[in-house]
Amino acid sequence: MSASVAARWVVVDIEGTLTPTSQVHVVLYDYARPRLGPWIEAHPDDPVVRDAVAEVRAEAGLAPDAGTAEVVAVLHGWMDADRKAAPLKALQGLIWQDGYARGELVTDYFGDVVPNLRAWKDRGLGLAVFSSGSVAGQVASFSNTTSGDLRPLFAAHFDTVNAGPKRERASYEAIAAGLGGPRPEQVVFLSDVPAELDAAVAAGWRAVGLARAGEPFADADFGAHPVVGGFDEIDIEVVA
Ligand SMILES: CSCCC(=O)C(=O)COP(=O)(O)O
Ligand SMILES: [Mg+2]
Repeated sequence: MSASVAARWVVVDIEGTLTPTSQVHVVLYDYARPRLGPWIEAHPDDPVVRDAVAEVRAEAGLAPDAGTAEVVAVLHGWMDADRKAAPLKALQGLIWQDGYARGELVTDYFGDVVPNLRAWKDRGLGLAVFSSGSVAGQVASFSNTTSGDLRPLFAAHFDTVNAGPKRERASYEAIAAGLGGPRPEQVVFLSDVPAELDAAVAAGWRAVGLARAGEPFADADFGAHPVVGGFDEIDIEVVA
């Protein structure tokens, strides 16, 4: 499997593309799970926490004054179902930010990821991230990795709040605008989820599917999208 594309920007998904899914579903979710309740209780005046809790209550049909235990039960249910709801992602992001700052969390990437990201950046490509994880959580996750602090690699971060849902064309149009308005065909999106690639292509982007061995989407139907097993198989011609 291989893919050749011409691009100015490379936008990457995280889970299943940069990191094993287990890094998110086991390491990060397990870190957040027991800390959600204490974090909510300890930060009642943080507007991010207050808004997120209010959104959880509204979205789950809880009473407006439902207590922390009820809110946390909803959040745990969403995590069990891997429902990437914005208020959950906002709260997880705060907790992960703290965990990375304490050195209790370290991100580990697939072996082909960091060398290729560095090479693409060195060759003049712009790198950006589009993930369901909140921007705060994303940035924190690049700050403490087994390859060091990778934050300088990325020019921009997008999530479902500042861009929109990952399976909708408009989100990719918003990201292109946020990148300064490159021609859409000069942006390539790398993701393991075919529906996300469909949305990127609908916005005029190039897209390459990641069918990584052992990952949930390894045997998915990627339709007409070029598919690779890792970043070493992607050849990018840099366009001006
Ligand atoms: C520290 S970023 C965590 C990523 C995350 O929470 C997540 O749900 C990953 O989803 P993605 O859209 O990157 O597949
Ligand atoms: Mg993914």
